[in-house]
Amino acid sequence: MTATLINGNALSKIIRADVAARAAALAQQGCRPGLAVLLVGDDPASAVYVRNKIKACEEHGLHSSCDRYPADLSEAELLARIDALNRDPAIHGILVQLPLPAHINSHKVIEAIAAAKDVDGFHIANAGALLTGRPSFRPCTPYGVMMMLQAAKIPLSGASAVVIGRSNIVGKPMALLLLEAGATVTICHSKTRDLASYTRAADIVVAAAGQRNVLRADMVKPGATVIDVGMNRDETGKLCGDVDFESVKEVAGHITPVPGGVGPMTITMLLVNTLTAAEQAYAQRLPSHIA
Ligand SMILES: Nc1nc2c(c(=O)[nH]1)N[C@@H](CN(C=O)c1ccc(C(=O)N[C@@H](CCC(=O)O)C(=O)O)cc1)CN2
Repeated sequence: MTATLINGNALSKIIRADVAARAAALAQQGCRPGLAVLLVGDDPASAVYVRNKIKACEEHGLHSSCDRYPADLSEAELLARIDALNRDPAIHGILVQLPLPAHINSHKVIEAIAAAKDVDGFHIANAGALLTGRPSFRPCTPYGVMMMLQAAKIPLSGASAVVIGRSNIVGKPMALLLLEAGATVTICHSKTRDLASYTRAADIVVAAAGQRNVLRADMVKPGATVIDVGMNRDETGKLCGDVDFESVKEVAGHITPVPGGVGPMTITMLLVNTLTAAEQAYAQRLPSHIA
């Protein structure tokens, strides 16, 4: 039996329609949600993601700005720009596209963003809020995964979940969100011995290792839910995830594709977080509510 596909494009469409309606309602009150995106360097994949983020803002009634900088931009210049955006009342969300060039300290840059405008959910205050069970801005990719699991009605409470990957932007927050939903969570990573012994026992596997074919059919429990966060290229240059999709779909109960799975949901949840930031600023009548 072939697994049921969890379609990120279709779910995004539904959520984005709601974002557009909420953004229009807020704009009627004189507050247009605004996102500032900062891109440093010339990584082609980052350029595509940033372009898609700006396009998504335009299509759903959010104001956006995009600063593109050369790879040799100094850390001080980037910090100065963030400082200006923190004080810009038309900007409710600030996003620095990752990865940054090696000479820039990404932790320092993320901590420089005002926590109330950190729509990526990477700031230490937002990461700490998630850790202590009081999430504010949830990181967009894991947040998107949670929405996909919810939409597909996958039971989470009491489920056994394995997250492959321990990055700050996906693996760790993903594990915390699953834990918050009542799953029993194991984080596996490059040093894990006998990965298959963990994945074979899991009801849900989230693959976020950044490595092709990290999950194959013989590593999956029949009927399990498999979420692919990977974004890789095969030898022909075709986009593929971390999961051997063709074989795993014959074993899993539900599966996400690449492309068209988690990727579009990452951008959708960025819109949701930006809108939420604007609504909160407006409700609190912080200076940033001014359109
Ligand atoms: N500041 C951030 N940087 C990065 C993040 C992030 O959430 N915040 N995540 C990733 C990249 N990413 C968002 O920036 C991202 C990756 C993939 C997609 C996407 O829509 N993928 C499409 C395929 C796109 C293509 O053709 O190449 C899909 O899966 O269908 C969106 C966002 C690292 N950096």
